[in-house]
Amino acid sequence: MHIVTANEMYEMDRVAMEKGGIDGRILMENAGRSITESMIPLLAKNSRILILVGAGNNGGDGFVIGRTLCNQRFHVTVLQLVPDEKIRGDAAYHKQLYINFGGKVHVDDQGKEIAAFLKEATVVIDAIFGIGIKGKLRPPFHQIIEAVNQSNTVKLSVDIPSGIPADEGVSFDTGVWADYTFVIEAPKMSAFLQHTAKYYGKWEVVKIGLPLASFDQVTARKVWTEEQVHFTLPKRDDYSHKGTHGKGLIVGGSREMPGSIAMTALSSLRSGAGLVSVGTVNEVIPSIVSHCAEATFIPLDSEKGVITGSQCLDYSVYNAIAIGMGMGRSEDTAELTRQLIKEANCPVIVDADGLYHISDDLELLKQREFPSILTPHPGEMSRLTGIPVKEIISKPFRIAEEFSKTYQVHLILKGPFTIVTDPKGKQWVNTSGNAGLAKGGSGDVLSGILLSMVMQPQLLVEALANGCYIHGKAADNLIVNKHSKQDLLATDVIQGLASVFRTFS
Ligand SMILES: NC(=O)C1=CN([C@@H]2O[C@H](COP(=O)(O)OP(=O)(O)OC[C@H]3O[C@@H](n4cnc5c(N)ncnc54)[C@H](O)[C@@H]3O)[C@@H](O)[C@H]2O)[C@@H](O)CC1
Ligand SMILES: Nc1ncnc2c1ncn2[C@@H]1O[C@H](COP(=O)(O)OP(=O)(O)O)[C@@H](O)[C@H]1O
Ligand SMILES: [K+]
Repeated sequence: MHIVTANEMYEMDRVAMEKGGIDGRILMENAGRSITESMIPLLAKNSRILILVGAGNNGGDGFVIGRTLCNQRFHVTVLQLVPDEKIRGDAAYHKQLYINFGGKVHVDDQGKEIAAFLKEATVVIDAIFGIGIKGKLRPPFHQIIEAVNQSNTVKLSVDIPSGIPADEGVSFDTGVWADYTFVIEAPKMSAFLQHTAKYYGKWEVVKIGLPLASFDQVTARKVWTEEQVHFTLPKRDDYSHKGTHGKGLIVGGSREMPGSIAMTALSSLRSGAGLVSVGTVNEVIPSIVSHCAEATFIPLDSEKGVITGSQCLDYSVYNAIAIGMGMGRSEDTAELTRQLIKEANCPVIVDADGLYHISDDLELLKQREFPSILTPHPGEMSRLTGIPVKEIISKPFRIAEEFSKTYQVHLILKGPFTIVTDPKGKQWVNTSGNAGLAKGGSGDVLSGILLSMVMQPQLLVEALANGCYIHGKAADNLIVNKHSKQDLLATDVIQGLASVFRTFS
């Protein structure tokens, strides 16, 4: 499933119309009819449906929905929120069809009657603005949207909740808090931004007949779906041996933070790694063994419970390495991180304190011949880039793309919608996971899963996207009947991996 910006969506419409020869009025008909079909299960025969129509093509979709619902004997009122002369082109054509079929249009371009109409309605179909909204809301739209939000109605938005921009990095006044959004052809970026996604309510994609093959030319951004996990996650070969599934090294841990590296080791083993070695300070090894008897250990030189400077480690025997979890932020651990990044001739995952250390030495990443995988949350991304957290949250796609291309890394920008970006800037968004993961330790578990995934026979980006999916899905399964978002712990997520792997094996 592709994710589009407004311009990419307009480009798709252009391709469909100019190259495909399909008329815009047909696309609007398809949009309105498909949306109506998807909406009908949410409507009752006695629903009092108010369709709010704005000036653009989103309003045009509203007229098609109005005609289609009237034709099926639903009780529909259309309230046009702009003067007649503003309804033009394809929207005007469909307004006329709606009228020809016996529909009535009420005009309220001052927002004076909206309250009275809302009072009579049980369902609002929001066709005020689509992806064409620009700048601050002109009066009286702020007040109209607020009135809709305060009304005691079910709110169904067409394509996008009105007022919400399609793109990242765009500020907005207010938007319709939709219960459901019927997204036309492809979800817009704002459905995956934490400050705008909540306006969508539940959403689904409706198809209107755009040429699907053209999406790949228009956008390099996709949702990583469960179907793709089914398709790409390697099945375990009946004749495999431990070497087949990779030998991973995990470097990190300290006297004060022995737990994180234990979780990384255990989650890696629970995700299918053949062998896992842990390079850490001697004194924390017994505590890790108590959680994870299957791991082997490389005691590293340490001082006051922290790993000291460069170590004689033979990186060549590993298929992948993860560094940084619970390692601490001393100059010594910084030196070890730099050394490992320079010398390791296999994929390296850098997390937590490892990210802290390399933020001043990012140029090192460009020199690596083997993949570098960085797994920052927005705070860590802010340190890596010098960009404030607020800006990272507001436009994560662009910032992740620029960073990955500049430093030639695979970036996993974590959050409610984790974005995996490859060095060419292609992106995949993971939508599994829930706020039960918003706890210390969740990232350590993810690193372990990723370490294991990277060593299995699948493309690197697939391994990373699958790892993010599995991590989130384990948490989702766990809150269905065993845990809640409140009590879920990172160690529970490791236990929950079984439920996910069993589904896919
Ligand atoms: N071929 C197409 O282009 C299709 C488009 N479709 C629909 O068309 C929508 C996009 O249509 P448009 O490009 O006309 O955009 P909109 O429907 O979002 O309308 C934009 C109009 O809203 C008004 N407006 C914009 N910003 C405003 C502000 N800040 N305050 C007050 N008024 C403002 C302006 O009059 C502007 O022309 C999509 O979201 C989708 O619903 C569908 O009909 C399918 C086919
Ligand atoms: N609200 C949320 N919804 C879904 N996933 C979340 C949410 N909050 C956190 N996560 C996931 O949990 C993990 C947290 O990682 P991180 O912040 O590095 O944790 P820590 O460093 O404490 O182990 C990431 O994979 C992130 O995507
Ligand atoms: K809308």
